Amino acid sequence: MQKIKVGIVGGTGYTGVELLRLLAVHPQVELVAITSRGEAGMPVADMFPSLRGYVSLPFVDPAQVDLGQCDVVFFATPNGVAMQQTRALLDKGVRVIDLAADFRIQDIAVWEKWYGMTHACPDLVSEAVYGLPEQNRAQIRGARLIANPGCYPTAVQLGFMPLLEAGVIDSAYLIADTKSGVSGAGRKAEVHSLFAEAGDNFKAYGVAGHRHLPEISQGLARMHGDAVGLTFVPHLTPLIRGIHATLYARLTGQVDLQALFEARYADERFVDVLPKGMHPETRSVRGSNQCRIAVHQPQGGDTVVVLSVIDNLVKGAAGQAVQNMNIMFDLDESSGLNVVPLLP
Ligand SMILES: NC(=O)C1=CN([C@@H]2O[C@H](COP(=O)(O)OP(=O)(O)OC[C@H]3O[C@@H](n4cnc5c(N)ncnc54)[C@H](OP(=O)(O)O)[C@@H]3O)[C@@H](O)[C@H]2O)C=CC1
Ligand SMILES: CC(=O)N[C@@H](CCC(=O)OP(=O)(O)O)C(=O)O
Repeated sequence: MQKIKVGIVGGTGYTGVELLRLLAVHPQVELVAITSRGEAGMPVADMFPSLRGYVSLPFVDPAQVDLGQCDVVFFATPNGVAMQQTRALLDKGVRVIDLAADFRIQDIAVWEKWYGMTHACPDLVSEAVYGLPEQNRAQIRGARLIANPGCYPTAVQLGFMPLLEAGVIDSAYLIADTKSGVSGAGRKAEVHSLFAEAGDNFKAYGVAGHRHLPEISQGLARMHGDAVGLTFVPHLTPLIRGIHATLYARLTGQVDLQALFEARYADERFVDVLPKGMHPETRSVRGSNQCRIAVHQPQGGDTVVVLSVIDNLVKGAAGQAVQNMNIMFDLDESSGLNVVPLLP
């Protein structure tokens, strides 16, 4: 079988280098172009010595490279970049997976409000498939354009999905209390990401409103079949990788929660429902595409608590993007993703 020719726009960022880590050893992939505006000409492995022996290409200038030679292009770029280039790539028969949010929200006015820019190609948003395989596998298979979910949205949606699909909770009052490692903010220099600011510190942010709120609400509404009421509070923790979501909802009847979750995810390679009573740790998924979930009903009351952990750079970004590529190209869904999490 001919290898899939892959291009990556934004190869110097954290999700870009995570894509490289996974794709460099993917048996059905040939990397053909990795872009950087500032580092064009520099061998990728000079910037990232972890890739020495795995990636021999130099970075290329995104303004100069012909991405039309690729079968699929990943955009690991800030919001607003992919939407400028996607139409031209699709017209050339290139499939696109955007790790940013350009195609995630179907209501363009909502997207423009939260992202503070005018959308360059609203018509393509309705074509884009939201790349949460556990929800949308069939549509991903035929897609030309994938909106890869955000990191918090992945952890939160996978945690609430069995409950909303089964209709066993009060959908008007959902709470997602989430914590992220600092790599979630990307590799760009920012004061709040400095070691002396983020280390030995812990804080909430975006309580009044975070741009992942409309994305999560849209996804949960699809599962429920109607709008949901959600309070979403992100926190920054002194981790490098990892998201821990603690989700709360009110049960509306008697249900065997453990059996419900186990049945919903029985065939999902990348969602692991832990045995009753366990508490997932972020380090149990570090470096892997796994989401680990535990469901609790404290004191047998009517509140359900779901604990959901992912690695923000893998299941929350690059790994899920590779999972989507595998589905789009009819490969084994776990190809290139059979990575055991890293301990300690
Ligand atoms: N970090 C995370 O955990 C997650 C991130 N995401 C999303 O993925 C995307 C990438 O995130 P992340 O890797 O963290 O970001 P980084 O800030 O670490 O990297 C951004 C990359 O984009 C490139 N870039 C910036 N502007 C442009 C441009 N105008 N044209 C072409 N390339 C550009 C940069 O390369 P250079 O300057 O060298 O050209 C760099 O490689 C973002 O949209 C982010 O929201 C999604 C889920 C999780
Ligand atoms: C810790 C941290 O700063 N996290 C980022 C979200 C991660 C991200 O990159 O957002 P997308 O998934 O939408 O691409 C934030 O809160 O803005």
